[in-house]
Amino acid sequence: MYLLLRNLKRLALPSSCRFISNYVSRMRHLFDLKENDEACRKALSSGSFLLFHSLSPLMQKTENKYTVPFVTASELYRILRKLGQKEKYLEESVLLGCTDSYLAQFALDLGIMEKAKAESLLQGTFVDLRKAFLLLDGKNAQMLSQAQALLRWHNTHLYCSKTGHPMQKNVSGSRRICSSNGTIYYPQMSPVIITLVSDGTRCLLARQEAFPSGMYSALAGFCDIGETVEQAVHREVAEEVGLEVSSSKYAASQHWPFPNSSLMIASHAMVQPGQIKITLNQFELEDARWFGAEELAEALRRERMPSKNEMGTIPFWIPPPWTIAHQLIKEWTQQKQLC
Ligand SMILES: NC(=O)C1=CN([C@@H]2O[C@H](COP(=O)(O)OP(=O)(O)OC[C@H]3O[C@@H](n4cnc5c(N)ncnc54)[C@H](O)[C@@H]3O)[C@@H](O)[C@H]2O)C=CC1
Ligand SMILES: [Mg+2]
Repeated sequence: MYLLLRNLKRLALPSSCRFISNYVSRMRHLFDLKENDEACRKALSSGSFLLFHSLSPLMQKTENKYTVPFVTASELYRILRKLGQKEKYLEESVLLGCTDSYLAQFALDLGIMEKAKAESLLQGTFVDLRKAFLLLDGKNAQMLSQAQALLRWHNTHLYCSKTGHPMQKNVSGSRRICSSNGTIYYPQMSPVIITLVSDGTRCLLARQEAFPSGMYSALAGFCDIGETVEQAVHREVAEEVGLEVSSSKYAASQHWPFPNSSLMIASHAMVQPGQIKITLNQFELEDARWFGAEELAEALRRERMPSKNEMGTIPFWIPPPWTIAHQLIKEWTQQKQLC
């Protein structure tokens, strides 16, 4: 509470501001931690940590389910000592957020330490995020997505691209600064469109070769420099399935950690009347098909990725409920069933 009052004072809230919600005061607290190295250093010593090893998050597996543990600062100090590291290593962490009670949450990569020893001390396993991502629940997936993206950005921006000199991160990890000329770099993400194309009665889902067996999703693609989101939707649909979109409507957005750090911008799109013949771009996609509302309603009812049937094949399934692709499919199906 002391910390909160001190921070609110620093932010000079107007005296007319008698009441501020927990959300607003948390966001002000986080702003202070991002900007103020000393405040963030203090928060490190009482914070909680998501741990990674070479960008693979620490997980504990129980009955086919992954849980993602937060480790307290005191526990982490103990483990760092056992791994032969100084407490100062904690400052390699990046700030993720804070809990309702203002406990700061960080992510730290232990990649320079011995992996097997760290796993044994932490009683968990460092798992490739790509393999575990679709098995996570929404809250854990979102946190790991943010944490891995930030850690990766720092890991790949050690030197200034202008001067070639080393860069230092501020304590929270909200930026890096060139040690030679002071240029500031901020973490970046790529805008990606994801769109559910409909012809009015059915909608189009596709799969890439790299998708897990049987999974189909909405069309997605990176925005080109200079494009609007609407232009990217038109171009990607034309490029990938050879159809022309007549209109698109924004639905929602979601951070996505692959291949680096993407902001998925989701929309519903309609094709020009009568344009239903799919011409597949085989460089990008393995298959694309039109699906009806009933088939999608059945896929939405499945709780997790199905196992092989009697024929030895995995039936059609869609990404899990917390993904933006699932949300688009659910919205479209519900709207069709109401018609
Ligand atoms: N949430 C979901 O259900 C889905 C998410 N996605 C995600 O959407 C993103 C984009 O989808 P794709 O079909 O792969 O994109 P895409 O259709 O634009 O094709 C990928 C190609 O675009 C090029 N490219 C252009 N800008 C790029 C950049 N900034 N980073 C990497 N490659 C770039 C590369 O040549 C790459 O091979 C991926 O990160 C993928 O993980 C894709 C499908 C479903
Ligand atoms: Mg694509």
